Amino acid sequence: MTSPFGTRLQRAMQSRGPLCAGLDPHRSLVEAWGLTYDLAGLERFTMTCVEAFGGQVAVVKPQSAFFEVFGSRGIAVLERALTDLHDAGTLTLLDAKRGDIGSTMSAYAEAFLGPDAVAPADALTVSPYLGYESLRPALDLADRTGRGVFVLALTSNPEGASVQHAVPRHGPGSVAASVVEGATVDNALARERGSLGSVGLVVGATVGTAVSDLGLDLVTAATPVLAPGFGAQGGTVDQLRATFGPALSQVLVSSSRELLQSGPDAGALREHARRLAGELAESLSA
Ligand SMILES: O=c1ccn([C@@H]2O[C@H](COP(=O)(O)O)[C@@H](O)[C@H]2O)c(=O)[nH]1
Repeated sequence: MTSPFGTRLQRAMQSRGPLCAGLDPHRSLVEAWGLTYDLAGLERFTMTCVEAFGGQVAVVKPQSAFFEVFGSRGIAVLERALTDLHDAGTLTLLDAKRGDIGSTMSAYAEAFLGPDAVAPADALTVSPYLGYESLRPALDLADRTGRGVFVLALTSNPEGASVQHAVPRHGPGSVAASVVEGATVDNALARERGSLGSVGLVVGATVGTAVSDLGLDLVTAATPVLAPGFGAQGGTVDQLRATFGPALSQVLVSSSRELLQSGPDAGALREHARRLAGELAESLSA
């Protein structure tokens, strides 16, 4: 039986550093790599990333949108990347931000987190903005299959605050605080065992003082924290340190565009990822 996702992630972060390499085949990047923006270019870009990052970094996060652009043949490229990365011993986090009413969420859960998932990632990003409990089918299935989810809490984009910082009339805290509370309850068992849970949270590297302003206790939540927004969106190491404080050891830093600019040479990409993972490990340690 495979270990829970949270345990596998914690091990991977300890041995390879807290870097999540984003696999985002933007048109501008594909063309900057000297490739044509078509299915062949997508495939070449993706397989170069697999070669560069497979077995090297803790996690690779393909952004589903860039594969969906090319329809079913783009999805086939994504599926191959997920399988090859798994075979190379790297965890995968599919960034598809799924969220729907519970009955539909069950189908999303089967598709991405089930034993026969067509896009078999180790973890999936999910959106709780139909209510945290609407995610229950995904939370339960991930638990059964040893997979994980990352729930959007405080996203890295400036528009997120208008929803996530809001304090509902009936609630004691902000919308984001209720998401953290849900993850805290779901990770209780892992916390008792002293490991990270398999229900992660997404908190952007760009959110400034929001974690403390909103009273979010990420340490008690025992959640892995995915921090996108580093690099291209302006997030820095100093900001990560200030934002996450006592929860720094739980933070997995995501970089897509900034890292991918080192292509198209797989060796140069791998070296950039190796260097960045080392710098992050050093500067995020207490
Ligand atoms: O709050 C969020 C959640 C997800 N993302 C995704 O992460 C990458 C960021 O890419 P960069 O090039 O490093 O800016 C991208 O796939 C986003 O969809 C996010 O940015 N913020």
